[in-house]
Amino acid sequence: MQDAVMAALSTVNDPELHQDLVSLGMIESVRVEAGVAAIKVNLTTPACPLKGTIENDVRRAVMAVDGIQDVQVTFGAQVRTTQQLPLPGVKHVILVGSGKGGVGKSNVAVNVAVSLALDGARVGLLDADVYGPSVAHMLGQAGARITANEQRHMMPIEAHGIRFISMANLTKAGQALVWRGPMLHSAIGQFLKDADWGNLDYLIIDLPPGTGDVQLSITQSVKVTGALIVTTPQDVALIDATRAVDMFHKASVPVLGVAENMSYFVAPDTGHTYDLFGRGGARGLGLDVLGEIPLDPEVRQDADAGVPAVIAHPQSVAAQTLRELSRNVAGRISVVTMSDFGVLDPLPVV
Ligand SMILES: Nc1ncnc2c1ncn2[C@@H]1O[C@H](COP(=O)(O)OP(=O)(O)OP(=O)(O)O)[C@@H](O)[C@H]1O
Repeated sequence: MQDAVMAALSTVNDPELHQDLVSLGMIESVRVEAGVAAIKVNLTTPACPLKGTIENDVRRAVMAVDGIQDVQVTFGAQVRTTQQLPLPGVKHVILVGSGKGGVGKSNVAVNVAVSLALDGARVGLLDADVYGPSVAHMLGQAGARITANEQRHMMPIEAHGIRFISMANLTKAGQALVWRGPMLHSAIGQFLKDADWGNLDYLIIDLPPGTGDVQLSITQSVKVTGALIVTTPQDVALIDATRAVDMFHKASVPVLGVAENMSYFVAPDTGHTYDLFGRGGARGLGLDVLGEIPLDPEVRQDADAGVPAVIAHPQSVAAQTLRELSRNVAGRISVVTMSDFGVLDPLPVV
């Protein structure tokens, strides 16, 4: 019976990876007792965007096996990576970039990071927006100071389930940073390599807007799995976003997709929807749109209060969209990893 169940499972494809669960090594265990099949599926990320679809497909395929009366599906997750990690203990580096400033890139980076952690991933966030670091403030840690451990490695600060490092926690509040390119290069190198990030599934890097020195430094000093582009939908933002996409192509960084921020606004008093900047404009970039986040005053208030929207107002449409966006990003990371480096060995059937 176990063999028949495995045969049925080998007809179920992962909807994003387009290969069957058995050859993808995603079936961790199969047990059949008294007509009940207990199946444990090992997802490629705890933030899997299509968990529900996989569960339904597994249930349907296994219920069709002769003698099976019930199916119990449970999930585990192991973020897959290559043999060679980008940094010791770090499975994936993800960049969040934009062409234009002020489009909400840092806010998206913070909420995506916290959201992945809420789904059970181990997440770090590096605020590489050294000239305008806002991550510390958005995580309610503007006053915290970075310390060093006994090995003199920088210790990231913990907040809302993630670890982060920001220049804001090294400089005095309100102090401007006046550095030349080489100094920036060495600071970014230290944030990446001399910090004790520990074991992370995802290290998210919030880049400064534009296509300058910092972006170049990072893409040259660490292997990046993929980049998320954040833009608002109006033309002036899209023109700059196109430049950012071009920069990532030139640096051989796969672009995972685009987040359209401040996509639309729903008036709280009338419920009327306003397309302030032209909802859907980001589709013109020719990339996959991984989320359309509304402009929501609560998102801004939450950022200023230091509690990301996905925690402060988890039921709001904006927060739900940010959760969905983070899962789409995690799904894309799995796709890039599995398609670049082939399929892992199947896990043994218990
Ligand atoms: N969807 C949204 N709804 C309401 N406010 C938002 C939304 N997204 C971002 N904001 C707010 O807009 C402002 C700019 O956002 P943020 O600092 O994230 O932009 P940015 O692109 O990182 O800017 P820069 O790169 O220039 O530092 C912040 O006050 C932020 O809280």
